[in-house]
Amino acid sequence: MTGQRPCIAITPGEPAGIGPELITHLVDAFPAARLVIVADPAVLGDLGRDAPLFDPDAREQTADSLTLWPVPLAQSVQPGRLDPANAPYVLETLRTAVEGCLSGVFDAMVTGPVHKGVINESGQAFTGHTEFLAALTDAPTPVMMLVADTLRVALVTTHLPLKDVPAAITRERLTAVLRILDADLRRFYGLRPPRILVTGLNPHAGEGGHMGQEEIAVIEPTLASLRDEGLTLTGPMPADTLFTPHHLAEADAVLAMYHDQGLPVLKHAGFGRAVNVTLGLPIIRTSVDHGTALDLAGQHRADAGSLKAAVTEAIRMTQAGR
Ligand SMILES: NC(=O)c1ccc[n+]([C@@H]2O[C@H](COP(=O)([O-])OP(=O)(O)OC[C@H]3O[C@@H](n4cnc5c(N)ncnc54)[C@H](O)[C@@H]3O)[C@@H](O)[C@H]2O)c1
Ligand SMILES: N[C@H](C(=O)O)[C@H](O)COP(=O)(O)O
Repeated sequence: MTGQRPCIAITPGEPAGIGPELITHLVDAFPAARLVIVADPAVLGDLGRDAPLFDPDAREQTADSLTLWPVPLAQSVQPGRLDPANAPYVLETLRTAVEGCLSGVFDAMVTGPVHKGVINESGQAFTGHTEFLAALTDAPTPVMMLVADTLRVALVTTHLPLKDVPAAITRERLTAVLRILDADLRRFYGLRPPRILVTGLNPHAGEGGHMGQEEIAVIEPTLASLRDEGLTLTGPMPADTLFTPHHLAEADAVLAMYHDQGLPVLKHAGFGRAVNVTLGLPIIRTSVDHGTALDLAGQHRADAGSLKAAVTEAIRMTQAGR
């Protein structure tokens, strides 16, 4: 921790989405932290005019709980209307926050929702924050984990087409992901040892090889060798019955093989208060559980529950991870 109160960078994300208006809900909400909004003040309404600028050199002295780090937009914004010209701005806010985390100016970063499609339309290949932040920080294996109350769901693969998932589930990848998950659950959640339930890939975890071979060829031998290292793993289990209360009661986290195997369950259970945490990075990063909600942008009706939960979790992680 760089100071008495943790200093948290917040990126509002896509300027035409709900991210900027959600930032207003953070005013006076976290007096025990210093929040630095990395954005063009123009997207923040009154807050953009009123909040003081962040001064990295005077950060220990400032009493302000919320300050701004200005990054200029390319084009003015109309809520709900995507403009690829502003995609470089969105990426620059992320770079600024990452650089600040790496240099020690910030203790953690919290990201608002970006629109992956419009960033790609701008000419920049982009699959998600998870992969982008990993590239910026030279992290070989970022691990996406969403948390809602006591349910924690991590993923072996993140943003890739479903047809590419089986080939991506290799012994090497599964080993790396499970080691990171085990280590970070110890470090940030105090779980010693964390009890992890691992799904199969195929229906009924392959039904003994009659419905797919990945469990027998990849998942079972990987779990066996990691158990020999001391990890507490159960699986591969059929994903449909793994997520039942009596199995979850015996677990600290679930590792699912792909995005839409694990996240629909998590979001059904906790949408609006869940937090997306990236493990395996040299920095602390949390995020909201929702997207840009262009249908709501500019109406000030969007729920800030997940953003507040993401800030709370980032602050907690700065203290747990010391
Ligand atoms: N953390 C992130 O950056 C992140 C997370 C998820 C999705 N996305 C991106 O967001 C874009 C839109 O995705 P989508 O339409 O699938 O999901 P979405 O979460 O934007 O919207 C899904 C539904 O939930 C509602 N909703 C979302 N957030 C809400 C809130 N805070 N309060 C009230 N209602 C809310 C929306 O109005 C919509 O009806 C995509 O480009 C996607 O990749 C980004
Ligand atoms: N997979 C996330 C979700 O469904 O909530 C979302 O796309 C954000 O991912 P990044 O944090 O990688 O942008």
